[in-house]
Amino acid sequence: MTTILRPSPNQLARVARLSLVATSRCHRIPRTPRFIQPLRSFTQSTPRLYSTEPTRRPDEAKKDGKQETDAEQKPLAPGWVRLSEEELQLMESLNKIMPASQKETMVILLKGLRQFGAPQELRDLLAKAKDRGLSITDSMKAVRIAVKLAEKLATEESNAKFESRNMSDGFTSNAPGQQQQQEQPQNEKAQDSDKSKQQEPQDKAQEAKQKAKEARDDIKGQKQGSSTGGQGGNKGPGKGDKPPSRGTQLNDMLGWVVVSIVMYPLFKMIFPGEASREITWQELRKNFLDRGLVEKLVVVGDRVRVELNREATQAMYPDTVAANPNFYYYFSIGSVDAFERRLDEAQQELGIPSSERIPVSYASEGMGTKLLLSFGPTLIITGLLFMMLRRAGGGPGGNSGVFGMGKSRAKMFNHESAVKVKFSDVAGMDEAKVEIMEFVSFLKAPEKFEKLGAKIPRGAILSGPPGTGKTLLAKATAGESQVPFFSVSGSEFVEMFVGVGASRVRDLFATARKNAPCIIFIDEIDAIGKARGDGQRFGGNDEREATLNQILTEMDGFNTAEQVVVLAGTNRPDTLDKALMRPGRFDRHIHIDRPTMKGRQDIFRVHLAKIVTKEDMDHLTGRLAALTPGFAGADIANAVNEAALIAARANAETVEMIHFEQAIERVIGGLERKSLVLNPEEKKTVAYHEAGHAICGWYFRWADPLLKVSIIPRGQGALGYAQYLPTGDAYLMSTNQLMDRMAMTLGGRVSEEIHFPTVTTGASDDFKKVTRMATTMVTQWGMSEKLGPIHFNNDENQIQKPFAESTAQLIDQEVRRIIDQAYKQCKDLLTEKKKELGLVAEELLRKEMLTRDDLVRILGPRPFPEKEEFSKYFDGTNGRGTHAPPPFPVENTDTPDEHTGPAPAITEKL
Ligand SMILES: Nc1ncnc2c1ncn2[C@@H]1O[C@H](COP(=O)(O)OP(=O)(O)OP(=O)(O)O)[C@@H](O)[C@H]1O
Repeated sequence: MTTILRPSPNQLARVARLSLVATSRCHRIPRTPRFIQPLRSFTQSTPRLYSTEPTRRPDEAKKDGKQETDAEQKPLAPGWVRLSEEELQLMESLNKIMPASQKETMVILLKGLRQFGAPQELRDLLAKAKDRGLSITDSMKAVRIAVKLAEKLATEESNAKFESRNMSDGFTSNAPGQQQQQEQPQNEKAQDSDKSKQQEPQDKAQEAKQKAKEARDDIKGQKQGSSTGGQGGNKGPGKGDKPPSRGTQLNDMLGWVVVSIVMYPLFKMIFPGEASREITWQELRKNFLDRGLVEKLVVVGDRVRVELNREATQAMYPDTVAANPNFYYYFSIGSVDAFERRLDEAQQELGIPSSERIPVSYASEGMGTKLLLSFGPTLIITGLLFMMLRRAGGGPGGNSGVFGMGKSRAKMFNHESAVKVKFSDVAGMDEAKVEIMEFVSFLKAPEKFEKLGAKIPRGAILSGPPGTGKTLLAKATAGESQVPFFSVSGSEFVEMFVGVGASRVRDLFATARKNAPCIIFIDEIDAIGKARGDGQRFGGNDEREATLNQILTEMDGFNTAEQVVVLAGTNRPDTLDKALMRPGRFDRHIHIDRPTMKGRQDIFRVHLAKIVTKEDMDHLTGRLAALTPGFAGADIANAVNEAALIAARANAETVEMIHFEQAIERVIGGLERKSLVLNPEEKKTVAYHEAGHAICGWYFRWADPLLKVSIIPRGQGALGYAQYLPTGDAYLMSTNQLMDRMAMTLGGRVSEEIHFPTVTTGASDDFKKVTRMATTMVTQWGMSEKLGPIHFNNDENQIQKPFAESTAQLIDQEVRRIIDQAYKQCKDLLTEKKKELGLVAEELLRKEMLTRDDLVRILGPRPFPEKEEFSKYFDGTNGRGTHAPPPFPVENTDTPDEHTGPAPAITEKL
C-alpha cells in the first residue's frame, strides 16, 4: 500500500486537488472563493450556478495569480508556518506534472501558501515525502491540509471582499440568511444598501464578525457540500428551494468522503486502470533499456515492474504518461532464471559494466492485495447484507437502517386525521356494537369503572368470515372514543430473522403505552396466534411462538390504569392459542357473522348514501338485500360500487335498479362470455339441462322459487345456470327441503336422459353437490335411520377413518339410497312434466334467458304459496320484476356450512 502511495509530491498534489474540488462544490453561492473558480473546468457536475462571479478565462486567472503572488504576506494563523523557498519550489515542481487544466489550481494554491503560510503538518509531510514517500495515513493528512488551505483562502477572500465593499459603499447590511443578496438585481441591492446605511456602527462591527463566521461555516459546509440545489445560469438556488438539512448533508457527505479516501487506494490496487501498462521485453529493450532509462526492476511473482528514471523519461518522451509518478510498466516472465539470463545478456550487449548493472529486487505480492483477495468476498457479502437489512428495516414509519428491523410496522391513525369512521358507518351488527361500545366508554371515562373496582377488559377478539367488517368495527371504536389507533397485520410480525417478531411486538406496545389511551388492532392474528404445538409434527415455528409469547407477556404487563385496548381480528378463531383467549388477555370474543336480511339492508343503506340514485330507498335496499343472501359487508360495498361503475359506463344520470342487478350478477357469476359460441347441438343440450332444473324448482314444494334461468355462458366454465331465490335466511333445513334440493340438482341430467339418446359430462358438478349433501345428511345430520344420530368428521385427508369398515359400508349404502330416492323423485316429476319441460327449453333456446315472469306465462303460477319477502320484492308489480334478478354466491349453493347452518341460495350450473 505504502509503495503505491510512494510518489510523494504528486500524491500530495492529487489529494490536494481532490479536496479543492470538493470545496468548490459549494451550495451557498456567495462564499465560493474566487480562487477555486477554475476548478470547474474539470468538475463537470458542478454547474455554473454556484459561482458568484462569471467564470474566468485561464489567462485572466493567470494574470490575477501573478498579481496576487506579489501580494503582501499576511500574518500567520496559530499553528501555521511560513514555507521556505525550497519547500515552495518543491510545491511548484508539482505544477509541472499537473495536467494543463489543473495548473491554474496550483497557481492559486501556491499564491495562498506564499500569502498565508501553511499548516505545520504540510512542512512535515513535505520532509517525509522527500525522504520516504507517503503512507495512506499521510495521504489523508494531505487531504486535511488541503481542505484547511482552501478554507483559509476562501475565508480570507470573503473577508477581503466584505471589507472592500464596506470601504466603497459604506457598510452594507448582510445579515445572516440574506446571502442571496449578491445575486439580487441591482435595484434591490441599492434598497438594501440604503436601509443598512441607517444602522449603528457597533451593529456593523457585529455583523462583520457574523459575516466572516458565516463565510467560515459555509466553507466548512462545502467540504461536505452537495451539488444539488439550483437550476442553471449564474444564479443561486431559488427562494423556494429548501436545501437539505445541514446535519444530514454533513453526515452523508462525511461518510462518503471517508469511504472514498479509504477505498480509493484499495480500489486502485485491485483495478490499477491507467496506472500501469504491460509491455513486451522487446519494447522494454528498445524504448527504455537501450536508452538507459531503467532505474530498477522489481520482480513480483511472474511479473517484473519497471521503475524508470522519471526526469530522464520526461525529457526524452515529454508527452508520455510514463513520467507520471503513479504510472509504471511491467512485463511478464516465464521464469525468474530465464529473465535473469536475458537481462544479463542484454546488459552485456549494451556494454554496461557490472558495477552499474540495473538493480533487480524481488518482492512478494503486496500484503494489501493478499488481504483484499482473502477478505474481499466477505466484505462484499457483508455489504450486501447490510444493504438488505437497511431496506428491510425501512418501513413506512421511517424505521430505516439495520436497527429498524425490530421496529413495529404498525400504522398509526390519529383520530383528528385518519380515523373518521363512526359506529353509524358500521351497519348490520348491532350486538357486536353493543359489546364493543363498552371499550369506548372505558376509554372515554375510565374513572366510572375504576371507582366501582371493576377491571377493565384488556381486549377483544373479533372473529368472523372475511369482509364482515371486523377492521371497520375496530376503526369505529377508535373513531368514537377519539383516541389514536394502531393498525398492524399479524403477518407483519413475521420475518425470516429470529427475534424480530418479538421485538416488533415490544416496540408496538411501548409506542402504544406512550400514546395511551389508544387502541391497538392486530388484524389476522392467526398468523402469529396459532395454538402453540400445532405443526410441531413437521417442525415447529419457534419464531412465531416467540412472537406469540411476547404478545401474551405484553398483555399481562398492562396494568389496569394503562388505557390501551387490544383488538384482534381473525377468520379462524378455532386455531388460536387458548392462552390468548383466557380472561385477562382477550377477554371478549365477539363473533361477527355474515349479515342477515335486515343487516344487509342496513349495510346497503350505508353504502347507497354515497351513490346518486332516484330509486325508492326502502324498496331498493330490501330488494337488493333479498338478492344477496350470503353477502358480507365487503361484497355489498363492492356490488354498490360496481353498479355505479356500470351506470357511469352507460352514461346514466343516476344509478338504477338494472345497474344494481347487473352489478350483483357480475359480482357473483363473473363476466358474460360473449366470445364463447356454442354449436346448436350443445346449445340445445344446455337449454334442456337448465329447463330440467327450472321445472324441478317450479314444481317441488320445498325447492327455492326460481328467479332466472339462462344459457349465456358466464364466468369460469358455466355454460348456463338457473337461479333461485332462497326463502329468507334459513338457518335450519328439513329433510324435505334437502330432498327437493337434491332432486332439483339432478334435474339437469334427468332431463338430458329423457330428451336425448345420450348424456353429457355437464352434470358432473351437480353429482358432486348431491353426493356431498347426501353424505353430510348421513354422517353429520343424523338423517339416516340406519346410522342414527351420529356425527363423523368428514375429513377427506384423514388416513384413518373414524368408523369401522362395516359402518363405512353402511354409510355408502345410505348415501346411495338417498341419492337414488332423489333421482327417482326427479325422474317422476320430469317424466310427468315432459311437455312443460319442452316448452321452457324451446323458449330458452329462443330467448337465451328466462325470468320468473316468463315461467309464470308458460307454466302458470307456481302451485305453492310464496314467502312474504318474495312477493314483496319480486311479484312483478312493486318489484318491477321484468329485470332478471342475479345469481347467488356459489359457495352457498349446496351443502350448508357446518357452523352456520344451511345456506339458502342456489346457483345451478351446467
Ligand atoms: N357492517 C358493515 N357496514 C358497512 N360496511 C361494511 C361492513 N362490513 C364491511 N363493510 C365494508 O367492507 C369493507 C371491508 O371490511 P373490513 O376490512 O372491515 O372486513 P374484515 O372483516 O376486517 O375483513 P378481513 O377478515 O378480510 O380482514 C369495509 O371497508 C366496508 O366498506
